Amino acid sequence: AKADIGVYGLGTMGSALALNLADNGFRVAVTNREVEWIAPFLTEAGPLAESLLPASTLEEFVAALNAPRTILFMIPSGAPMDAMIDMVLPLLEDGDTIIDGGNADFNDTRRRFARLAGTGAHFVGMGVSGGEDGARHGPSMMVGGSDHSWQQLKPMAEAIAAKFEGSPCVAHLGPDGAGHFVKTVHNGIEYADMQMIAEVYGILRDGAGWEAPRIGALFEGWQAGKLSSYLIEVTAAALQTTDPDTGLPMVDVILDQAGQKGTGRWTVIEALKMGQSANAIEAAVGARGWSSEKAARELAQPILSAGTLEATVPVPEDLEAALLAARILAHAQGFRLLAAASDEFDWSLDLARISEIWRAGCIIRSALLDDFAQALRGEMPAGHLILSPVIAAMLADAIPALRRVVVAGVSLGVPLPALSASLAWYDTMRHARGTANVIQAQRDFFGAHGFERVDKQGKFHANWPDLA
Ligand SMILES: O=C(O)[C@H](O)[C@@H](O)[C@H](O)[C@H](O)COP(=O)(O)O
Repeated sequence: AKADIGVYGLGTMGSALALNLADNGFRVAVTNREVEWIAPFLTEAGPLAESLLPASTLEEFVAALNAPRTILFMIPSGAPMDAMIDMVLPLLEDGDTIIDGGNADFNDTRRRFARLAGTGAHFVGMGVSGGEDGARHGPSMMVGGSDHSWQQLKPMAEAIAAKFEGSPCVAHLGPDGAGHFVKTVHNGIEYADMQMIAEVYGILRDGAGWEAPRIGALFEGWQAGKLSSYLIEVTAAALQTTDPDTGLPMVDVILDQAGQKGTGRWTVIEALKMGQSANAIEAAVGARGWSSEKAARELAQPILSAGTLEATVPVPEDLEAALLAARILAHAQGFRLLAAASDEFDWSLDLARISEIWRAGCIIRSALLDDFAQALRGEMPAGHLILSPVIAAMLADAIPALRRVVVAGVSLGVPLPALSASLAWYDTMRHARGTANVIQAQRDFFGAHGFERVDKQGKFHANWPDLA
């Protein structure tokens, strides 16, 4: 019998998804650029190998599939995907669908979707979140493509997806790049969340002198509360892990230089293009950049005076509430971006549905996402999640703690770029009368850029004094 779906690319995510599909009763054709990867993969598959149809050429791979064909590519994003489309397109027939399941730039996905439009074949951009374990046992998936492709893909995607109270964490979110854009913003929020957790760790390590295992135990305790989430869970476990070589806490032997593959950066770039600022996410991307300057920081430490002030380290309850407030604000910025992009690209994104499919399987899965889903279906003044009654009330409870933590961090000289950025956004939104009037005055003063007045319609210039 032919295969229900093909998986091209047997790297970490591709091989895990292929096994997940086979586990759910689908026949899966598999192939890889380096064909020598196929045999070890089949061995590793054990009894599931019965549902796997190995192919050593692209032609053989395509021919092994039931029509209309569904082909999932799990390959590096960018040029390799364009090269792959060039090779596979001539082998496809009307109604066939090719899916890019990598972390692609949604601009590329929109271009590829348009390229295949009218060829009879369909292109899908699908964001897959959850890492290797998620891919193997239930990821969260964000699909962008045609209704035709979704109908073809839906039964398989829903079967392998993570489930939240029985509901599959996968949805068809819109056409062309909608799926990959939503995944990119997911990653932007992931960056902010990871950074904020690291900042709380920094306050306890550098402010209170706590050892990693003690901080890990505290975080583990937070799993019982509103911060319950995958990222708190993995951080608590990581902080309590010992390095077998040295006997030291594992995190104490890890170099403090964070890598990044681009999705966080893309989130920030797209936000700025749309005149938005997701500053909590920007701060997280920026902090990864700063972390790469290890040598400069080592030089700077003895040179730059601390200039710290008297302050007490916040109590654990305040740190928990502060992280909750900042997490809400970072997510709210992410949903703001999704709403802006939905308008910009005419995607009609269902923000509540997005929050729902992020409740399980993905890296940012947390107890809060169910609250957000309900709030996003309810009253949301100005389309702002933070103004929905439930979320505004949660913030009202937690913001004082965030203030105390930011004040303490600033006083103690502990860097809190993401926690403080989120608070700055909150305070900016709270001011009906902001300070951009002075920006407008400066712009008009030095560049005659003009301004609007609070009391009359139209564009105006002022007769600024001559400084000469
Ligand atoms: O949702 C996920 O499963 C992860 O986000 C996944 O996509 C990957 O781990 C990121 O690409 C890491 O991104 P950085 O390497 O940029 O941290």
